[in-house]
Amino acid sequence: MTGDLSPIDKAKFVAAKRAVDFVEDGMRVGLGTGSTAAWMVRCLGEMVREDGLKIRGVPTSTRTAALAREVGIEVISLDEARWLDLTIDGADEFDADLNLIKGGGGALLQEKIVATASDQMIVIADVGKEVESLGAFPLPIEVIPFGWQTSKALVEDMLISMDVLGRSVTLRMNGDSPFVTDEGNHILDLHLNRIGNARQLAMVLNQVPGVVENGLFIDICDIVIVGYGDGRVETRDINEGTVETDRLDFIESENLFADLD
Ligand SMILES: O=C[C@H](O)[C@H](O)[C@H](O)COP(=O)(O)O
Repeated sequence: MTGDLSPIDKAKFVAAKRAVDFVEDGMRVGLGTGSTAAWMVRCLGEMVREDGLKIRGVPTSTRTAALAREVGIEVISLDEARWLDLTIDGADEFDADLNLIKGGGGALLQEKIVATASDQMIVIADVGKEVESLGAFPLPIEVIPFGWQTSKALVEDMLISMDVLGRSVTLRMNGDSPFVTDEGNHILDLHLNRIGNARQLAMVLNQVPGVVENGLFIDICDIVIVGYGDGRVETRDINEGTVETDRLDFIESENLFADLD
């Protein structure tokens, strides 16, 4: 079955597989959203079912919650957990300082709250997500539906005043209708090309009325696990300044791959 996976999916899988080594019995674990995080949830589910791993998971979206339950992970809310030992999530881009763009799947708000409420955040990504400077991937911001066009205009003015390159701002659509997040909000995608001062932009964006949160994750991620299509994985720890290289096999498991086409 794994022979059918594309090199990018293999890269995502090995990053996820390596990340679950950090999960220990008794942990409260933040479960990210997206295709890479879904591999991690499947791997954790297998450990719960087959090795008796005892964890409680706090999902960052309704779709991750559904998958976690399906694979046998006990799901609790963030309010029940209060604080988490570890969050594992994907990213749309990461730079050398492990700052991130997230929200390509529209889950940035819950993802940022959950990651910030964790002792440690590990990002899992295929090597294609690594960038020198954040911004080629459109930066998502979550806005409330009330007056979203006003919020969009205010964001555009703000980008002009900050002299941020690119500047086109689009409402994310789901077919003919605006995309709606789990919190009932909309997403504006900022096509900036290059962000420059991401820390400043992250702070300023959240000052715009109607903006709930932005997809810049600054100083939140501790470790990035980078997967390659040939099975190599690099674990880069920003606090320790270490890089560990490993190679994982693509493990044939009916349970892990059963729900894939
Ligand atoms: O809103 C979605 C999340 O931020 C995802 O973690 C991010 O978009 C990466 O997704 P994927 O692993 O599917 O590339």
